[in-house]
Amino acid sequence: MSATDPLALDDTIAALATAPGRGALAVVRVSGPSAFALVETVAAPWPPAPRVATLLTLRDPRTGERIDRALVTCFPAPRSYTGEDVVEIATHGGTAVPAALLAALAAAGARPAAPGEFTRRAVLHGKLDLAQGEAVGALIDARTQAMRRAALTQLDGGLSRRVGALREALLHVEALLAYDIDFPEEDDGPVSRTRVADAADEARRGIDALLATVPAGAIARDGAIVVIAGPPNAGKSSLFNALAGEARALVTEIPGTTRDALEVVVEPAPVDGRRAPWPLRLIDTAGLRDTDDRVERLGIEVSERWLRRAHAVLACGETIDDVQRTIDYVETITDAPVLPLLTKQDERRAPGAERGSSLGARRSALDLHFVSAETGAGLHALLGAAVDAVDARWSAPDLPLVTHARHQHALAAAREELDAFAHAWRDDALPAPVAAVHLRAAVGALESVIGAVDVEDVLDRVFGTFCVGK
Ligand SMILES: Nc1nc2c(c(=O)[nH]1)N(C=O)[C@@H](CNc1ccc(C(=O)N[C@@H](CCC(=O)O)C(=O)O)cc1)CN2
Ligand SMILES: Nc1nc2c(ncn2[C@@H]2O[C@H](COP(=O)(O)OP(=O)(O)OP(=O)(O)O)[C@@H](O)[C@H]2O)c(=O)[nH]1
Ligand SMILES: [Mg+2]
Repeated sequence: MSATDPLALDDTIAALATAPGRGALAVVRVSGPSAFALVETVAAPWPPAPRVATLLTLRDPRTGERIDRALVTCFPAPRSYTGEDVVEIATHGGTAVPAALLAALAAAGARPAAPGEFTRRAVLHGKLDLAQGEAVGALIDARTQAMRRAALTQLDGGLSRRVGALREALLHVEALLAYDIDFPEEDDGPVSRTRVADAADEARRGIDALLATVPAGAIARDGAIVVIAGPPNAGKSSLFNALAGEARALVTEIPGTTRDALEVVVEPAPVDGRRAPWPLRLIDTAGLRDTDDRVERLGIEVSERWLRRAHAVLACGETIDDVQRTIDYVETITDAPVLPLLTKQDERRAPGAERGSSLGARRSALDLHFVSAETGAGLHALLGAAVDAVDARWSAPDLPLVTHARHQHALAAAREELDAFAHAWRDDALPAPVAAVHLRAAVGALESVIGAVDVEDVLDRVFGTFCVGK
């Protein structure tokens, strides 16, 4: 790394590790080759025992003025978060104390750390792989308990192990292929064409399984998108307001009131003491109907866009036929679970047919919910059913969730390369060395997830497994 590199590893970096502002404590972290020498100019008596929090006096070395009394912990390399010498200084909180300390450290030669630079160093020193490094950020950003769990699994190496195993499998296929390229005439030798194809196929299924967790990952990260759909005037906005517990959306008796989509985040109340690990993102949308009104038409297009992203749909209507029409329409747009519900099921409504026994078989076939925005009837059960429907459709219990777009794109790229490989290999469409290029690209895509870039691995395998004696 050159001396002009803004993130040079031979610099010693310092930064506030806790959120800025008023608080009981502030932790300043220092990492790098001169961490101990630098802090020694500020903290006394020096040195404290390694890995023992020790109460020291901090002074500005330029003036000798006392800054604070603080708990200082030294972590000699390599047993530290970054793998370098690290010092953590826990001062009194607020703004003035840590600012004075950081100024003193800067005067002593510490460079202010760039965002994420401590974790970046942890990756560069092999303490974490790339996906684990990203998990640290995701854990800090987690707003839902499901996201906390997903990030922690990723930090523990859950995703990395899966991707690493898939990479290993592909390296094995590469080795088989290398043998085939070297000895193409041995068609029925140790490497049959189907063996290579099957091994590649299995890896492809593994990648598909990970990609299938993307919706669950999105739900963990942002909550489940639950779209309220139905004809104009069905009571969608009233339902939205009732579920939100506040009058967020305009409600009128005029059909076509809602145009833009509105969103509110709802934490469903626990069912049987069980709390949903993610919130619901309720989306109120324009009523669905054929219309010549340009603005209303735009609103319906917005509805359709949300339906495409939906994790579940509340299909509303005042009559069974309306509900059925809504379901039929929604199902042309999304395969997300659809919860049918009859709205306005309260006393103030003129007694209609829909609650009567004439509903018959169709009602039970639909598994209808009966709700009233006016009285709140059925709302609690509806939210519980929405949580269950999302969970049943999207949960991926035994796999680490793919929550980063970067990982999704890399996995999708690997998937495409494997498709291209399978095509070239199975159909004999292209010579083996060309097929091998796709395989290499698939390996590269997987490596970009975890940051593994060791060509030695392939070489070891090619020559280790086959021992071709060249
Ligand atoms: N005070 C403090 N709390 C913290 C952190 C920190 O850096 N400092 N962490 C920062 O994110 C998290 C904990 N993660 C950490 C991970 C590794 C090491 C570490 O020192 N690893 C060494 C030694 C391991 C050992 O002795 O068992 C190593 O890996 O060699 C420290 C914290 C959350 N809490
Ligand atoms: N009695 C009763 N009336 C309701 C209920 N929900 C909605 N309404 C009435 O039905 C009319 C339409 O309600 P909205 O919530 O605006 O209907 P919407 O589906 O959002 O309509 P658009 O935005 O036009 O698509 C209003 O006059 C509401 O007061 C309910 O639960 N009970
Ligand atoms: Mg509305």
